[in-house]
Amino acid sequence: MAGIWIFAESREQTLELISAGTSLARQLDGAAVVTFATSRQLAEEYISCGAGEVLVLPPLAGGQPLEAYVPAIIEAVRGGDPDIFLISATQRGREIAARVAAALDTGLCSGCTALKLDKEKKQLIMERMLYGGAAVQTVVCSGRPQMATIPPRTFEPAAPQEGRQGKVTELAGVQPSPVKVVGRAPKAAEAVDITEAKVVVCAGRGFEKKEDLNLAQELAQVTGGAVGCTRPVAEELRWLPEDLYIGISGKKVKPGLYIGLGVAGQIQHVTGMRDSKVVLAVNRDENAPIFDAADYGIVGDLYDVVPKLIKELRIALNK
Ligand SMILES: Cc1cc2nc3c(=O)[nH]c(=O)nc-3n(C[C@H](O)[C@H](O)[C@H](O)COP(=O)(O)OP(=O)(O)OC[C@H]3O[C@@H](n4cnc5c(N)ncnc54)[C@H](O)[C@@H]3O)c2cc1C
Repeated sequence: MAGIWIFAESREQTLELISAGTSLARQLDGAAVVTFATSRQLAEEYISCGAGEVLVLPPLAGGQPLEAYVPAIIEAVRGGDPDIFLISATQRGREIAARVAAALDTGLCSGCTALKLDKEKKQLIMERMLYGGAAVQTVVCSGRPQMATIPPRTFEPAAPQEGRQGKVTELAGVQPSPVKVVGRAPKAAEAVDITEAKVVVCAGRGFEKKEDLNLAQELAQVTGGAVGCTRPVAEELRWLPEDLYIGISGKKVKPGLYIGLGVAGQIQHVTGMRDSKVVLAVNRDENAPIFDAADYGIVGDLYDVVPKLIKELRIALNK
């Protein structure tokens, strides 16, 4: 079977990896893209979006964790002998990838943000960031399959195409895992999910006190966005929940518009927002590194600039 294989926790992440996989497959003279799915309905969707074959995993019995699929995945991979196996770098995806790579005695490059190909050698050239995003490491894998975990939202999701056909194969039952999930409770919803927001207003340490964050909230409300922050605002000052900080060790955001207010723009922060479509920064220091990452910059005191920005936006947006 060979080709490029994909496993991800969710539909959205699977579609992102299908997008990466089909791009690699084109360079490998149309190699097969094989995806795992957890239902026949998803299988049909993955085929319409570019998968050539979908392996449908059986439903897990109640209380079984996702990791219970590991033996079935290993068996399928041994049988199919893929050249490349991409797994979404979610918490459980990373764990599954590590277990599969260990069982297959192959290499795994975790947290890849770019994939290239040496066509002749069928060698995957993987890139990932190091030292808080200050350096890029290039990794190749001498074993097969060449395995990588890819952070969510690294690639755009694949879109459906008319008239695509593919093969659906149902995999046999899954052996029960010795690990049982005894309960699931949603994390207390302290904050909105900034990774989904179209506009992110990011508060940095340029704010003098917690109450002043109302300015960021107001700007977010006018622009229909959500408030995020830098790490010190969440971890040191504790003005906002840790769910809201952006950067290498926080959330990675990719909004249409990112507005940084009093944000220095250190590499550890920029790593989490550099893929935003448009970046606007307000900082009173004209040499602040955030301006290197910005499309638009306003050098000024945020306490002067932001109220004016809100006023003008209210007029322009009729709000
Ligand atoms: C291993 C490691 C991981 C890290 N991970 C992250 C991470 O994931 N995310 C993250 O954010 N950071 C992270 N950091 C911290 C990071 O290096 C920076 O220290 C942090 O991003 C700085 O936050 P800041 O820009 O809010 O604050 P500061 O560095 O204090 O910058 C404040 C900025 O506001 C400007 N300013 C001050 N007053 C005003 C005003 N009135 N009007 C306009 N501008 C004003 C200043 O000129 C300055 O540029 C990490 C650090 C390490 C070592």
